[in-house]
Amino acid sequence: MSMTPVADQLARVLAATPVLDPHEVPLADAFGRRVADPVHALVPIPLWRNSAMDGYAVRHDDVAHAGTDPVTLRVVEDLPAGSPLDPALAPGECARIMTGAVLPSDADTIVQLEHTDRLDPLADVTATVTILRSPERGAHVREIGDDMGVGALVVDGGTLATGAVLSALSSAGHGTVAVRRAPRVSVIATGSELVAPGGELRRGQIPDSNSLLIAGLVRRAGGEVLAVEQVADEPADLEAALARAAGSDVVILTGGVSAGAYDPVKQVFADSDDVAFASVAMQPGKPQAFGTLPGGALLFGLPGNPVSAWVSFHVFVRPALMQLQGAVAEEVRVPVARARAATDWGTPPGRTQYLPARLALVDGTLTATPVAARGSKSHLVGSLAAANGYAIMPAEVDRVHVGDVVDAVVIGTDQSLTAAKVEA
Ligand SMILES: Nc1nc2c(c(=O)[nH]1)N[C@H]1C(S)=C(S)[C@@H](COP(=O)(O)OP(=O)(O)OC[C@H]3O[C@@H](n4cnc5c(N)ncnc54)[C@H](O)[C@@H]3O)O[C@H]1N2
Ligand code: MOO
Repeated sequence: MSMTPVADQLARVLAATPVLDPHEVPLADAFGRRVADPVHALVPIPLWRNSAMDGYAVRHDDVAHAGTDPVTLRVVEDLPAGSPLDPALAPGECARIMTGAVLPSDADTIVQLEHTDRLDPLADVTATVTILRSPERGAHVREIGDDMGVGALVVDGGTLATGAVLSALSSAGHGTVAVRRAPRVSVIATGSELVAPGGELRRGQIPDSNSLLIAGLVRRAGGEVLAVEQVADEPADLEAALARAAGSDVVILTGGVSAGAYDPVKQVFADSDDVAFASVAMQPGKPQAFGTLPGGALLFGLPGNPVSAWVSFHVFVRPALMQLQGAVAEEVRVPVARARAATDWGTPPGRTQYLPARLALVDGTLTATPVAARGSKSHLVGSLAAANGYAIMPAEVDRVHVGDVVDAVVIGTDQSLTAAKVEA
């Protein structure tokens, strides 16, 4: 049987993956969601012509020579931030003003209080102030729309609503925003050998690690984990678990997709027109099932080997979760970086290798070290904890040598890697 190229399998997944409908939520409830559509400013930023300093709002003509010839002005008003007042200023008059307060229409310049004889910021306003330095005309004045005018694009559709994004939207006059909800995901680990973590293990049994693995990866990708279940290698048990997963946008199975006599995923979906099994030209992660369930949920059947499940999640499931959320294209298909191999390693013949790796900056260059000392094997789950990315080796390469430049994908936002040199 010929193997399916990774790109073809991913294209199949993304072609079947919709974008979830948007809904309007208060900004405070939008954190972590994707903004559905481009959002434009309803008001300018800044909204008012306001002061950048605590000090005095003056007419520049009055203070143009204050540096050599200090000038005393009458203080006719006191303007804290939020004050609605617009006092008229005649020549020789000024207003005390705090940072953020709107400038009087007659003022064009701010003198910070350090450049006056009224140095005590907590003192009551006085009848006069002496200006000791001559500021430039317009000093410390924040003009309306300095940052953005009405109608300017604040954020594009697909943007992740971070604190900075929500603060920009609020400043641009919005109280709500249309976002796409978190995809609802059910995780079902198949395998009669599985025991809940920490449970007693008789001969042949192993702790279920995939449930935690996949649930954690789903959450990190912005998904909401509805349920996590372990089921034995019994088709009827899997059918029942699938029925309980109704209402999910995505159902992720692990195990039971290869050639084994007891592989329940194979058995349940053998005659399905909506779920297809593929042998993908990758290592690990060769056996894959993908399709849709009767309710419309996407179904991923990932191989049970933990490293295979981890790789399969990053290569196929994460892009789908990103697309459901309406993420921008670069987040659906993550950018590939270039890294230098920090050591030699072997790669399998005929399949693209996805090697869990520790990516690090060494003298400004991104380097990749396999996390498993024994090389790439799909059961090496312990060392997976150290991976912050993976290296991708084309099928035709059979050995990587220290110093070779390889493709690498950084997982998440590892701040320690952001200064990487671009490799040739
Ligand atoms: N005759 C063949 N055998 C296998 C083939 C093949 O082509 N022909 N492919 C191999 C490859 S490649 C992979 S990958 C695995 C995939 O197997 P399954 O998806 O059917 O997974 P299982 O057989 O159920 O389990 C594989 C392995 O992973 C362990 N496992 C399963 N679930 C969990 C879990 N929740 N937590 C921790 N560990 C888990 C399981 O005990 C097995 O060791 O098939 C190869 N075989
Ligand atoms: O394709 Mo499997 O995932 O190599 O072990």
